[in-house]
Amino acid sequence: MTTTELISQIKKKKSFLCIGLDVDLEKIPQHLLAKEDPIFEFNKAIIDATHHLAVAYKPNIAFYEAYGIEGWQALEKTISYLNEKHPDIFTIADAKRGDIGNTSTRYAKAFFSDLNFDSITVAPYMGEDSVVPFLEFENKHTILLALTSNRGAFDFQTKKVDGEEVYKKVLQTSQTWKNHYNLMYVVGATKAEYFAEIRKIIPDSFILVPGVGAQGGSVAEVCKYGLNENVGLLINSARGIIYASSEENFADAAAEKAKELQQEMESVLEKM
Ligand SMILES: O=c1ccn([C@@H]2O[C@H](COP(=O)(O)O)[C@@H](O)[C@H]2O)c(=O)[nH]1
Repeated sequence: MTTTELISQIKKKKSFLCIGLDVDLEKIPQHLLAKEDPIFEFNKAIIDATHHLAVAYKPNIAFYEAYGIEGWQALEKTISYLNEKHPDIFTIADAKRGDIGNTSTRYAKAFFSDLNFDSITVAPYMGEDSVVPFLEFENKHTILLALTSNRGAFDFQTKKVDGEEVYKKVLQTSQTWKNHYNLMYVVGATKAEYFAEIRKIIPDSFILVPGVGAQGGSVAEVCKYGLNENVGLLINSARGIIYASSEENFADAAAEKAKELQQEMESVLEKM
C-alpha cells in the first residue's frame, strides 16, 4: 500500500487506529479452544467486528512464534485473510528485525514478498546496512524503532552521544539513507512529551504509536504535537481492545473499545 492510499483510508474512515493482534491462548474466550485453529478464529472474529473502525492491524510476531508451527500457520492465515477480504487495510508485521545485510534481505523477503505485509518494524541498532535491504521494496514500509514505549527506552535511546540523544540521531541519520521515503518510525504513546522535538526532525513521516490502553498512553496527548498535515500517526492498541471481554461476546466488546478510540480520533480530525 502506498502512503497516499493510507492517508486516503484515514480520511475515509475518520480513524488512525491500528489494532494489535497479540493473541494469547490463555486470554482468549475458552470456547474457541475447541476449534481447529483458535488463534485464526479469534483474529477473524476481531477483524470482522472492527475493520470499519481501524485502518491498520499489527500482529506482533512473538505471539505467533511462541506457538511454533501452528502459530506461524495462524499468522499466514490471518495476513491472507486481511489481504484478500480487506486490501484497503494497512498491515504491520511487528517483528523488530534487523541484522547484517544479507540476513536482513531474507527477513525482508519473508515478510514483504512471501507473507505480503505492507510494513515491518525494524531495530536500528545495527545501522544503515542492516536497514537498507528492507527499504529496497517499493510500496513497502520499514518502521524504525526510535523512542519506544517501555521504561528501558531511557537506558540507551535518550542518552546523549556527541551532544545529541540517540533517538534523535536515529531519526536524523536514517533520513539520509537510500530510499528513506519508505521509512516510518515507532514512538511510544508513553513518550508524548517528546513529540514536538520529534516532529521538528521528521515533520512528514508516519509514526506508529503503541502504548495507549494497557500501557496508559493518551490519544489526546500524542495528537497535541504528533499530528502533521496528513495526520501522520497510526495509534495502536492491542490488549485494551482485543481482551475487552473473554466471554462469547468478545468481538462486540472489542468493537466497542475500538469505537471509543475511533470517535476520539474523529473529533481530533474534525478540529484539524
Ligand atoms: O515501543 C514499543 C514498540 C512496540 N510495542 C508493541 O506494541 C504492542 C502494544 O500492545 P498493548 O497491549 O496495546 O500494550 C505490543 O505488541 C508491543 O510489543 C510497544 O508496546 N512499544
